Amino acid sequence: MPSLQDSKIAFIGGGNMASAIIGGLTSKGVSKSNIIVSEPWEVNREKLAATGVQTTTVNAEAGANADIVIIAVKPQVAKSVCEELGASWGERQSLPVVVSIAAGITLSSLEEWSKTKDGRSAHVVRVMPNTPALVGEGASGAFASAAVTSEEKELVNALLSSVSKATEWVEKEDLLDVVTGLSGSGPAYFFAMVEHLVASATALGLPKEQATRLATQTCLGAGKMLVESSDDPSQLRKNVTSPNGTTYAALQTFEGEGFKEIVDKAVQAATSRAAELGNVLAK
Ligand SMILES: NC(=O)C1=CN([C@@H]2O[C@H](COP(=O)(O)OP(=O)(O)OC[C@H]3O[C@@H](n4cnc5c(N)ncnc54)[C@H](OP(=O)(O)O)[C@@H]3O)[C@@H](O)[C@H]2O)C=CC1
Ligand SMILES: O=C(O)[C@@H]1CCC=N1
Repeated sequence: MPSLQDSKIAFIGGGNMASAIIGGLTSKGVSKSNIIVSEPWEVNREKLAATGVQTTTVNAEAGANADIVIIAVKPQVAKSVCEELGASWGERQSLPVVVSIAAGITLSSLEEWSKTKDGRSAHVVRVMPNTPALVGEGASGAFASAAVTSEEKELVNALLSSVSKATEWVEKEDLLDVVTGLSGSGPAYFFAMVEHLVASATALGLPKEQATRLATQTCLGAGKMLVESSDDPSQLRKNVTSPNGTTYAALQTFEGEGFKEIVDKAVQAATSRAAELGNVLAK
């Protein structure tokens, strides 16, 4: 099994998430000549080609010599691309490790769809990364099928660790749907929060540019404290909250409007949608 630096890595689909992972990998010194992306949309393909990675429109070509094949298409397209790849691997003696980032799509579907004509299944790892991978600050969950060897798992772990600060191997495949509802979709929750904060402060008279800089830095600063402080989030919250002060007034408003219930419902909705995608699109 080659090391990550020596591995040939193919991305099937070159959209938002693939671009984020590729950006993270190349900034960590993975050679661009070892990365190939298959992407039908010319605009995306040209953007990727401009970064120095190889591109193609033919999935089978991308997957032909790869050690790792990353399925980075929408869940609805996963079946057709896996079937295309499996059909093209008839001549290959050893199959690549397949890493799927498609939300919800189960290992059993992925294994079945990517079977070669002579009935061999690729070893598949399901991963749920997130877009902060682009800046080397990703959070990823992963679950490997029973067939995946410890060397293959190490290789995937090295790939994820190069773009993620937190890589969590979950104990049961279903938990990846929860990871999706937490950290896969999570960056959007924080972006939405910043959008709302900026809109609120702007409505109260602060210029939008100043509000954006203050809200953005507050998000980054709070995130850094969460990572670096030995205190847990509730203690960090208490440290900001003076008795009957301004923060207390805001947090009381959140609580009165059902903040906890809203977060619960949102994470549940994302988790259920991931499971639903897996069921609806199952083999
Ligand atoms: N975005 C995120 O934050 C995260 C996404 N994911 C998962 O990653 C996957 C990709 O999501 P995302 O990057 O956002 O989606 P995008 O739509 O940005 O990227 C998917 C790309 O795949 C291309 N594509 C479509 N059909 C094929 C095909 N047959 N062969 C090769 N490429 C094809 C699309 O081209 P075209 O536009 O022309 O159709 C598109 O450029 C999804 O399954 C999602 O669940 C996981 C974690 C986080
Ligand atoms: O919204 C989605 O379905 C994908 C999966 C996690 C983040 N984006």
